[in-house]
Amino acid sequence: MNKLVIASNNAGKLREFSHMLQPLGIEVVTQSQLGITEAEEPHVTFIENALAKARHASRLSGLPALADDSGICVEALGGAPGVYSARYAGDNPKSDGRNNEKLLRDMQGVTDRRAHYYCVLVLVRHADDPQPVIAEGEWHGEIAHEERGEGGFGYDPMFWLPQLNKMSSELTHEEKHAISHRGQAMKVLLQHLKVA
Ligand SMILES: O=c1nc[nH]c2c1ncn2[C@H]1C[C@H](O)[C@@H](COP(=O)(O)OP(=O)(O)OP(=O)(O)O)O1
Ligand SMILES: [Mg+2]
Repeated sequence: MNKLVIASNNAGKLREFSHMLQPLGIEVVTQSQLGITEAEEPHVTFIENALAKARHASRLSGLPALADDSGICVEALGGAPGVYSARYAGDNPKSDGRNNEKLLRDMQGVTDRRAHYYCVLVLVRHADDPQPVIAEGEWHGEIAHEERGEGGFGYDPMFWLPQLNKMSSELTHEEKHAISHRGQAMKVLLQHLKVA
């Protein structure tokens, strides 16, 4: 497998994937470069949505496809926004800024700030691959009281890492990949594929 399509339209994820995959000599194209539209994400679990995205991109491209379904799960909110992280403040249009504002509002006066990012990666070699490669990662931190930092994407300006005394938006790409939910999942995926 030397070429694959990334089944995502999220610019932040695409940047992280190109950083992670380019050094391995795997040629990647994005689904939008191939004119493939976004798949529906109707499911209540990350894994089902990731499989749907990977199958969709693989079916329409004829290439192996890698999908990522991820989100932030806040303990005090019973795991919300979770699977619905991308559309927490509505999906017309999806907006990281409005999602972050809503999360800050919903966390007003809440003292238990614990949260974790979750990521599942699914790689299908073809659309009906009966043995998709699946890898997960989790990254624990806290929801900050205000936004800060310019790096990363999504909820990173409010994901506080007490051990590092930093927001995830204040990490370099390399620092984030070494510990993030996506970085951990990618490490496991590559072990399965025996390319790293
Ligand atoms: O490292 C991260 N740093 C910050 N935020 C993150 C991260 N990882 C996931 N997230 C947030 C972004 C989005 O609100 C949701 C993913 O939603 P998710 O449906 O998987 O992605 P998406 O709709 O943005 O793009 P796509 O489905 O085309 O891959 O979790
Ligand atoms: Mg999505």
